[in-house]
Amino acid sequence: RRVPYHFDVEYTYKKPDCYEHVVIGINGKFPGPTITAEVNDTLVITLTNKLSTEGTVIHWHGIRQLDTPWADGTAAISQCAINPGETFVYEFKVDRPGTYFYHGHYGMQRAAGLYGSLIVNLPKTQSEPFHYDGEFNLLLSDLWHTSSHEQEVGLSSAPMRWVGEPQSLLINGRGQFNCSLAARYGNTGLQPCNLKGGEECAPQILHVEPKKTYRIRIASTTSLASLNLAISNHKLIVVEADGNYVHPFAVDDIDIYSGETYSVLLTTNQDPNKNYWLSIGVRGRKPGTPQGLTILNYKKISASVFPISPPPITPLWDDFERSKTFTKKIISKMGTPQPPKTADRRILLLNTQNRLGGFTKWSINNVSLTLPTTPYLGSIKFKLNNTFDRTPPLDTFPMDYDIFKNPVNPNTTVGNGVYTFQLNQIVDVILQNTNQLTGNGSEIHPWHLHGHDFWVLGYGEGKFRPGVDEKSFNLTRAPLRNTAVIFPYGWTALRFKADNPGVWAFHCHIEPHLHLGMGVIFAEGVHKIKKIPTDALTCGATARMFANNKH
Ligand SMILES: O=C1O[C@H]([C@@H](O)CO)C(O)=C1O
Repeated sequence: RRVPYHFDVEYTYKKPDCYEHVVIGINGKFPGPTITAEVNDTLVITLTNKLSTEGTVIHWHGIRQLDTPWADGTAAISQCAINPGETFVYEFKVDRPGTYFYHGHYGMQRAAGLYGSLIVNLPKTQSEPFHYDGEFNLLLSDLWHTSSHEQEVGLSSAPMRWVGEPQSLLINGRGQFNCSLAARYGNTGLQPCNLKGGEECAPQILHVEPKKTYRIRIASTTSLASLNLAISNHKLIVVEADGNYVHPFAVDDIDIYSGETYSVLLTTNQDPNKNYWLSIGVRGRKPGTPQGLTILNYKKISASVFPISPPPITPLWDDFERSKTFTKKIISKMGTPQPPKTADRRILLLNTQNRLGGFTKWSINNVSLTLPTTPYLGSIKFKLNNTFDRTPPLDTFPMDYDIFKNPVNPNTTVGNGVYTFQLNQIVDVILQNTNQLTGNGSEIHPWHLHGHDFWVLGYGEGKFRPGVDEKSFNLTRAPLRNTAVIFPYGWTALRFKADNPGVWAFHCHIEPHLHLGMGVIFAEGVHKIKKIPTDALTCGATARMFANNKH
């Protein structure tokens, strides 16, 4: 099947948290429309940029883009930003079932609200390896009252003006600022919301029947916030992560980092004469944002009946041991392909916050990524000169780097070199966290890889010890994912096969961190790519090449 969608991307006024803001909508909607497809469908998304003064692109997060690397939707990497007024057609196959989403990947357009859900179902003739009677889809995000442009200028200023914590958390684009659905239980410090239900910011209620099982799909496209989601009185059974089945396990709440998706099963086995809270709260950073809330409503009673107790308490933001316990529970479903026993190449990537003149940056092995003006895909494919640094970035960092201290040399450099892999090479990446630039502390970073899933081999404390820590790698039940977190002062080890010709971003999914340079570029087998639509490359040196060749 070919499944067509038309996306008009345009700034629009919305009231996502009851206050009016300008957000990026699609076809007038915020969040954008949910894309639903079946495995092996070809999605044909015709995008028209109706932002009057800026380019745009959309990344299909979690879709590997096999044979269509030009459709990955990363500005300056896989394509040129689509100019105002122009139309670009994304055409790609969705080859695996799962919970995905899409979002802007140019400037800070994700923070501006350019996102939506993407769900790939099994064909009707096949069934999932777990039973459910109905499903819900929750897209989680965070909202600031400053515009993404103001945030961008702040981050790029000397001294940097940090974006701070979001004003609201949104569930399917809905939140409440300055009032709380749970005000009556005390201690929120906020007024009751008094919503009737028809408002743009009224929560989307989950209406359920008793004694049934529901699949709840959850994706986080937050710009910054790490979240914890809980539903009062109900267990959640985790069955899917980032489009891959996992070994099912039951929990009271889940942590979800930006760029991750999950499916959980919920059985409606509680008193059907009551309503229950669904809450999301901030973890990993000192919260300055109230919980996002909605209601799980057993249809027998009205959804406006208040739950008998207050919403679940979000676990302490800095209880990282609790976060690790949850994350380490995620192992692959029995029978999932497992990683090769050894890798052909290993890259150690040191994550540091640094300075460059009066500016603040994030760097990987002391290089802060600044994207070139010609998309890498075109530069490499057509062997163009002087379009980006041809010296590859370093595969490691000085082994005497003390990750528990402020950087001895806080100064960084900018660069846009590429890690190039042999096609089908097995690559290990060790992500190494460090102490921040000033003061004590080490932040969480969720790293997202384009074009591939990776196996998560393990998480460790302190500095990775080559020759020692490999012994702890999980090579038998390693989960496949496209996003993995690094915990404070720790390392995370990933393995993947470089089997997808293209140029792929690998970066922290915290949008301001990416903007400050926290990413690297991977490439493999670009010479094997057959056809790249000219429309993807009509900027920079590829545009000049086309003009000179009188294409
Ligand atoms: O990149 C960041 O900068 C700030 C802080 O470190 C400096 O203001 C913060 O919390 C980040 O995550």
